[in-house]
Amino acid sequence: MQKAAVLVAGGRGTRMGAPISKQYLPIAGLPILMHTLSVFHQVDSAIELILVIPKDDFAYWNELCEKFQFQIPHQLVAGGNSRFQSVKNGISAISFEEGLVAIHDGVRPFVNESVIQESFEKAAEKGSAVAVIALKDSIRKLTDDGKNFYQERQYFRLVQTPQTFDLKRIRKAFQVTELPQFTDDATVYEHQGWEVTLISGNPENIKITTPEDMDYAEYLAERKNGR
Ligand SMILES: Nc1ccn([C@@H]2O[C@H](COP(=O)(O)OP(=O)(O)OP(=O)(O)O)[C@@H](O)[C@H]2O)c(=O)n1
Ligand SMILES: C[C@](O)(CO)[C@H](O)COP(=O)(O)O
Repeated sequence: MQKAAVLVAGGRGTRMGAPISKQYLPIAGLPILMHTLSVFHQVDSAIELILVIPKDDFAYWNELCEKFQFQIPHQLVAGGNSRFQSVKNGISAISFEEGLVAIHDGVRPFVNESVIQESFEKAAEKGSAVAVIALKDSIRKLTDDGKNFYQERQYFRLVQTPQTFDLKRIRKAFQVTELPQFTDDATVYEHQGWEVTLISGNPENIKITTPEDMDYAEYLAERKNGR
């Protein structure tokens, strides 16, 4: 079965507050996106890699690729005004019609190869595979009138990426008007009435978002390199 991965990195990283968008910041000396592309390439060099970044950044990215002698083949696609639009652009650019696509945040460079592998296997069987992890903390639900209530945390999961799908289905699912609940791809798929299958993610697979995440990311990269 043919496989693609769409790495979305069309955002501006405002919460990071860095002088350059967070997806280009270095971890262990290498831009974040190069780490993420490398993990997918290592899982299977036949995976078609689509990298979605803002159109204005194409020249900058090409300079980075030259500077770091980055050789992993990938296609650049222009991002949109929201993650939903960026994913839509990315899945439209895949060169084949039938197969699987893993949609992944470009700023999650610490995804385990085994999670990616399992996501493709489960999506081949079930149509979808979404990486999640259990909560370690207790949680409370807030209400509009200022109250808060206990929640049974065993019924909740934190959602990560990759979110891997049958390509035909997810392309169809994205042919809808964007809704506020579409904070990820599983919600878009589910909107069609299709059941989302969950798989276990890895806890280190953080979405690099704020400056303190960069310190943890350096630690994780050191730990990985020292393995
Ligand atoms: N228009 C957008 C917005 C977000 N993303 C991507 O979606 C992922 C998750 O989004 P987030 O972490 O919120 O990234 P940013 O939007 O860049 O961050 P911020 O909200 O702090 O500006 C990131 O890889 C981001 O680049 C995207 O492809 N296109
Ligand atoms: C897709 C995602 O990373 C799953 O946890 C998350 O929903 C992205 O949210 P953001 O607000 O776009 O960072």
